[in-house]
Amino acid sequence: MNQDQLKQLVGEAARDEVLRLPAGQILGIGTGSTANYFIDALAPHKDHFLGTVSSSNATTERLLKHGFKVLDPNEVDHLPAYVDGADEIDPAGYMIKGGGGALTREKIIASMATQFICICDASKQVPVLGNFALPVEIIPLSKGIVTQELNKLGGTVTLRMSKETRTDLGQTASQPFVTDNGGWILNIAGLKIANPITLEEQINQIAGVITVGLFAKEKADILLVSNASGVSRITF
Ligand SMILES: O=C[C@H](O)[C@H](O)[C@H](O)COP(=O)(O)O
Repeated sequence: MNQDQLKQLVGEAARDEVLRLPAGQILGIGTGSTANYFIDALAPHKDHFLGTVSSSNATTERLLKHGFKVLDPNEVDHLPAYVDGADEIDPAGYMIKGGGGALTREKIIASMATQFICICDASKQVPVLGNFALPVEIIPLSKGIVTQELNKLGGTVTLRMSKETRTDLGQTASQPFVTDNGGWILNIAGLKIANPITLEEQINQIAGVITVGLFAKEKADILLVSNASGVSRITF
């Protein structure tokens, strides 16, 4: 089974998991390739839910294409569950997220939910977080000072660049990646995150930081993880 097939498998398992929730509730939906498989699998059953709350423009577009109702988070008090992928997850359910740049809205929607249901293939399970570069969304004008502060953590800090290039200036020049919120992203490579709770709090203190892609306070409650033998369900 290739990685896409494993993502599809776990997306289908997540569909079965959320269909066990009482009907008529609102569901939080994450962002990324694994979340996309979940959305596609859930689409034929969308009427089980009153609506959804989305974590990115890309997810909203996909949900609307399938005919899901997408609600403004400000119209919603509480979600029974939030389903999303991860870039890394450790044995306690702490995660690195934001590989696709959606970390801020993901963390907001996750904070509204009783249960965070993380869905991934087994390649995302790690003993210690940090092999995947930790994303930090920032206010663009704070790039210099936030980079200085993040450098003190011991990793290597780089500005995430867009894959798109500009040709309007008569040259090819890559641009900073811009999030749905107008923020930029600094990636911190080379960290070994022994204490995710402390590091999340520490990075949250830096002026100019919007969100760090370390999900310690908003950790996973349930992990559905796929490998060639099937899907395992782990609770934290
Ligand atoms: O910003 C992106 C999200 O945090 C994704 O949930 C994460 O990057 C995992 O994405 P994928 O399922 O595509 O590996």
